[in-house]
Amino acid sequence: LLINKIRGLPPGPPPLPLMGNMRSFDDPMDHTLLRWSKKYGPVFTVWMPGPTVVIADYQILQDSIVKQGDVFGDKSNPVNQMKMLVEGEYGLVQNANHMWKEQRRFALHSLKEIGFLSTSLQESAKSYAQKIVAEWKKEGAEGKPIDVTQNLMYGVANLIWQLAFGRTLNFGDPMLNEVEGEVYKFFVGMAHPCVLFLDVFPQIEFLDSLFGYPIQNLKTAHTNCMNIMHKELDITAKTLNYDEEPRCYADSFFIEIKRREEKGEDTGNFTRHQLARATLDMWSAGFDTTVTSLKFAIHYLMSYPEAQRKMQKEIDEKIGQRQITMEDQKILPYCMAAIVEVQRTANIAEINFTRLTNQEVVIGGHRIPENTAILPQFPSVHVDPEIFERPDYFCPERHINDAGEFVKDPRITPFSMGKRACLGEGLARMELFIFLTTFVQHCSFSSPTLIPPALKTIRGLTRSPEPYNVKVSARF
Ligand code: HEM
Repeated sequence: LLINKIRGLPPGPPPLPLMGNMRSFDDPMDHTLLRWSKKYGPVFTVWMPGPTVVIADYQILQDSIVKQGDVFGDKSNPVNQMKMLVEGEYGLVQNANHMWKEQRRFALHSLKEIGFLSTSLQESAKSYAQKIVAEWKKEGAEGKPIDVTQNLMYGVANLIWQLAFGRTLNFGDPMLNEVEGEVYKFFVGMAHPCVLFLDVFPQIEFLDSLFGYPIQNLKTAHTNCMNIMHKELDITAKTLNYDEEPRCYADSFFIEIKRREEKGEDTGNFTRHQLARATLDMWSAGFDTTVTSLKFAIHYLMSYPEAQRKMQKEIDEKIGQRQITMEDQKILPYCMAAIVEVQRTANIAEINFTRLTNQEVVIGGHRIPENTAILPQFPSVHVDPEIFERPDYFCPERHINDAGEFVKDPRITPFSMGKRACLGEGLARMELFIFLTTFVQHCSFSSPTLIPPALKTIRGLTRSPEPYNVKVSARF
């Protein structure tokens, strides 16, 4: 196509003026992008509405995003939009390119120090798993079908709170619902057409009232979220002892600010505002993703009873009724396989975040200019029938070898790859393992109807299952 050729970009579907290819996504985005990759090649250009080079091939992703990681560390952010809606490019997910390295290095170091797998977080995960199971046993007594969402949300929310602020809340603390509500409003608001075009046509802001104030509403939701974060940071700061080990991310950050001040160093990006945004990002990136993955998992358990029985058999034989710990991953290969298969089949991120090249680079034989938006589209690899036979079919056995061992498939990368891969992977893996194994250890999940309901999905911040009910029966 001429326009791509002139820009020195790989071919791709023909874009429309202004809209680019945005109206051409006619099935889930991971599937559309896979279809285009088969037609135009594994490296192709999509206009969304600006040109973006998509990589939808496992090997090329490895050769570029992983092996040449430094070229792909920057994010391609909607700068105008962020300035207007969220006071600029702060936080951990879409931080400004000049600050990501420092902030990411600090976050990685600090999360390691707090210990994603620290006994305290793991102990909390175990006790929340027990608490959730106890709630379900009550709610679902006498075979009453229940919606599992609310209790999953409390468990996941509490763990993020502990990681960010070092505080445990009451299981159903109303503040958790408040944060969830505000963040949800924010993400729903982001899909408003006015907001989508804000980056290209900032003047749209002046027409806000004509469209029912979508921009103002977003700003309010963001301010409300930030106010909650600041209130929590005040509480953390009051009980922080600078001479002790940090209890949480906020502690580490406050300690770093003090260290810089004492040494007379520039505090630079280590500001209270940046900290509040980073804690908000832990929620935005870590809450919905984990809850949604767990909701998919329980839908699969209900729909594939044989897989559920195999998980239970493995747990009954190797663990019995004692509490499951992360150490047990080694002796539960079928459960490990089931969790990987949940993440592959659910594919909650239909489309990944875009990066920005910081120099000219060759990707899959195409010479790509500096400052080009790049989409490391690993989700399309997960649904490629040339790699995974009948990709929509949930089949943990794909990941088990003849000796009954779990075999990790490097082509499954739900936490992405390279320098901007998920920062919360350790916590997320811990939650998925402890929660799911504890759930099937204690309960059996079955369909309220003879034929399990079809898995229909809705698109929000992530792809998630439509609300569904499930029968939960206690195993002991
Ligand atoms: C099952 C759960 C989760 C999944 C599937 C998931 C997946 C992802 C993906 C695909 C990305 C984008 C990577 C890219 O841009 O290429 C990401 C980024 C991120 N995730 Fe997660 N995530 C999960 C849970 C969490 C949790 C629990 C936290 C933290 C508490 C978290 C924090 C982050 C952060 C801060 C980023 C931005 C990293 C950066 O841009 O440098 N995530 N995650």
